[in-house]
Amino acid sequence: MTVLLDGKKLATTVRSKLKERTATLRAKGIIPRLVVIMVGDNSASAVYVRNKKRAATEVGIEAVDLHLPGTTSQDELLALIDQYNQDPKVHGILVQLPLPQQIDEKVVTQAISPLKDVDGFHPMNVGQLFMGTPQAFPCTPRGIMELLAAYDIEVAGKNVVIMGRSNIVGRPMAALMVNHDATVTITHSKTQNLAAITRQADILVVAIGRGEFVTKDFVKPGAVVVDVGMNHNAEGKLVGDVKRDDMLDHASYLTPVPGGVGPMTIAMLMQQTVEFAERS
Ligand SMILES: Nc1nc(=O)c2c([nH]1)NC[C@@H]1CN(c3ccc(C(=O)N[C@@H](CCC(=O)O)C(=O)O)cc3)C=[N+]21
Ligand SMILES: [Mg+2]
Repeated sequence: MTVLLDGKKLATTVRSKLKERTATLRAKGIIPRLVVIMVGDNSASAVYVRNKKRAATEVGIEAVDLHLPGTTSQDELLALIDQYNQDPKVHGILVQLPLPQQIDEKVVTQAISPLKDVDGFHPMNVGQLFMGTPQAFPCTPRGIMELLAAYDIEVAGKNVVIMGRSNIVGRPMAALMVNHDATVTITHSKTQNLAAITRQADILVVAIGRGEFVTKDFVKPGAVVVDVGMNHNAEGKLVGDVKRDDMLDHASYLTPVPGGVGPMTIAMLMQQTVEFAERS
């Protein structure tokens, strides 16, 4: 029997705990405040922005949503970021990725104060994470760690294979797993004998952005499978990077899509905003 890791349910628990912390902050006159900046129109991004807004309101975080036109220049965006960097009433700043082509994501990521970097994408925070002294966590990898912990899935000493080397998921996931004493392998599009490597995994984290790519052949029986993918298949249905039906009665645990990793990402974004407000 394969157990589905219920991220939707755990996210609800996380949010209810955060509600108490924001109440304590508010009693001290501190309103946790998160600024979310979206540039241009991206239907996928709009869904995330909406979900974030709803979660923030529920937990007592004030979310300031800024929707800038797709023609916004890099300098305009940087000026806005600087304004919020300096505003003591703002505890978290998130610039929704991807950005339009006239804006350099690297420049923007570095412009956000590391102290307000709720995504954990600033090179300073990435460096601290890799050195084992994290000051901020990338939300998706952190959400995955919380989900595994909630189901008492041990990572120490385990073979963890991560498919994908993105700055948002794969690389920081590897760092977090190493910090928790896992033995980590990162695979990517140039990896040879891919399935032979992924079949070594006790825990397989898949973040490659290819719908239903991971079949039974890639997974050792009894492995834990974490699916970070969000893709639309030919029928327009939301599917992960993992072929779900192949995993049932094959994997020991599986994160569903939707309802697995996604809701945890948002819950961790809220948690980090509260943590930053508590530090202020
Ligand atoms: N600066 C930045 N930080 C991000 O964290 C970031 C980003 N840019 N750009 C886009 C990606 C993607 N992302 C998601 C978060 C939650 C869900 C989510 O809530 N998913 C739900 C609902 C899915 C649905 O209803 O369609 C689920 O999986 O159950 C999805 C995707 C954050 N991202
Ligand atoms: Mg999910």
